Amino acid sequence: MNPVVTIKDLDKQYGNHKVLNRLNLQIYQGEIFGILGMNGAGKTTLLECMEGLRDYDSGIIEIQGTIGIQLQSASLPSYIKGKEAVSLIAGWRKIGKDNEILREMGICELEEKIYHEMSTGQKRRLHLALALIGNPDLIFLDEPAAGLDVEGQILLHQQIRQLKQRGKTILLASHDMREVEDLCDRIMVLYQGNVLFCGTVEELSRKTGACYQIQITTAEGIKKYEAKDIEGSVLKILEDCKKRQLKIQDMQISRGSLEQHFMELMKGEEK
Ligand SMILES: Nc1ncnc2c1ncn2[C@@H]1O[C@H](COP(=O)(O)OP(=O)(O)OP(=O)(O)O)[C@@H](O)[C@H]1O
Repeated sequence: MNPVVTIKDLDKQYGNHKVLNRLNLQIYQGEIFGILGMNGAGKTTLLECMEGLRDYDSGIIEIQGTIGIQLQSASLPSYIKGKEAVSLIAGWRKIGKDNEILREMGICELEEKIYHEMSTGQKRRLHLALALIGNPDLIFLDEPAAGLDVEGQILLHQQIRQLKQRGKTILLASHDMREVEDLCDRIMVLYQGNVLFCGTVEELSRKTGACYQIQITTAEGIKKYEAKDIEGSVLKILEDCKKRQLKIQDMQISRGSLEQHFMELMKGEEK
């Protein structure tokens, strides 16, 4: 797999406050990569260093291909129309006009709409459309679904998945664990400027030693078990139910949520 982003020994401090500490990272083409961390962990600083918006003290950041950045809400003039925002960003990026992007994103109705009259969801979708002007290879999204209703989130997540299917690489910083768990192929957890973890959610669950949660529903009610392995534990539960002549109506096995694994990882650090 080709790395689209390679970061070596990245250091950044504000005054005496070290925010990124010899950070190393590789992000590969076509993956949705999530950056997680508590408030102040250094996520925005890292994103801005990668986007070229912030200087860093030492280290190397190599990016292959073109990038698209989702702007923050406050960054557009309040009386700009959707189509004017597209022309503005297309102009900055020196690619002429990109009249198609609002149609492709299914938001033609925003062409004539004034920015400050748009709903939060419409603004978010406009920002995603603006990030896609010029067909970039790597797309930076910072809290993309913040403030969206359920329908808006589902739509946005579908669009993010479609971008992945088109071979785009997506870098997403979010506090929404469900969003990160649903969308991301790999995640990185930042803690005080250090990479505490980098890998899949499954790998994180193994690192934190999470147990499987097995939930059985019978006519008697719901019973929950915790188990280190699936096969042996499920067999035992089935035998037990058979002995007690209980008919199983439903069985669910999970290894806990990303939120649980994240909190477990943080607990380990704060001890
Ligand atoms: N321009 C700045 N000058 C001085 N300190 C800064 C500056 N920007 C950020 N910081 C500090 O650097 C640390 C990391 O900030 P950063 O915004 O990168 O964290 P974050 O993980 O994105 O946080 P959040 O989840 O709250 O957005 C924080 O302690 C913050 O106060």
